[in-house]
This record gives sequence, structure tokens and C-alpha cells, in this order.
Amino acid sequence: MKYAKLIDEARTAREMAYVPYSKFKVGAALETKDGRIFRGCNVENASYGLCNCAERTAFFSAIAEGYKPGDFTALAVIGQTDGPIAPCGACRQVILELGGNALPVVLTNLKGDVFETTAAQQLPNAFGGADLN
Ligand SMILES: O=c1ccn([C@H]2C[C@H](O)[C@@H](CO)O2)c(=O)[nH]1
Ligand SMILES: [Zn+2]
Repeated sequence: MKYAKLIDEARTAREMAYVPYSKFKVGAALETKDGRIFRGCNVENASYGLCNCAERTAFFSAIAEGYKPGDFTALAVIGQTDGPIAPCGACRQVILELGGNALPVVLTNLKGDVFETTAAQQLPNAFGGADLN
């Protein structure tokens, strides 16, 4: 399968999750055009609203290393869900802005269910930078 390696990286990232409150581990792996992979896991906090999802951790890590919107080829996400995991709304907004409309988003779970979608499909009728005038 085309995304097998990226999904495996997301699975590895999931093991790093810091989830003392929800106990729900999520992993993400973001591939760059120059062949790097940035892993992300969810990182929780006793102040629950500060919890950061795996998807945003992966993107923010890549941005902090100098990567820009347009530099990414695919994002994989994995969690222990019945079907492929569904990113939260906040992550969909970030994935769209930093990944771009066409970014392949590969949603999966520990059982191996896979749903291939795109950033834009995951957030129809989105608010974006062009709306700021
Ligand atoms: O796609 C998702 C969905 C949830 N979570 C995290 C947020 C929180 O730490 C925990 C429970 O919502 O899972 C993610 O990281 N990614
Ligand atoms: Zn999220």
C-alpha cells in the first residue's frame, strides 16, 4: 500500500503520546517533498483545554524546522477507533492551511482500516486567509 511506511511512522509516533487524562493515544506522520517525516503525538495537560492533538504536533514540528505550506506530500493519522480516526475541527483547520487543499490525508486505526481523503474534503466551506481583508 502506497502509504504503508507513513502509517507505520504514525503508529510509532502514537507510542510517544502523553495522555494521562484521556488515555487515548493518537499518532501522526507528515511527509515532506524532500523525503523527511515529522512525527506527532497528542500531548495533554491538567488544564484540559491546552491539549494538543497529534496532527497539529506533527505540523508544528515541521514548521519549527523551517518547512512551509506547500512542502508536504501526505499526512497519516492513527488511533484506536472502530473506524479510521477522524481529526477534530481544530486540526482540520490547521491541516488545510499548512497542508493545502490537495494534501492527501490518510486516516487509519490499529485494525488497519484506511480512509484516504484530502485536506479540503475534510473541511468544506472553510474559513481561510483569503477571508481576511
Ligand atoms: O484526531 C485526533 C482526535 C483526538 N486527539 C486527541 C486529543 C486528546 O488528547 C485525545 C482525546 O480527544 O485525543 C488527537 O490527537 N487527534
Ligand atoms: Zn485535533
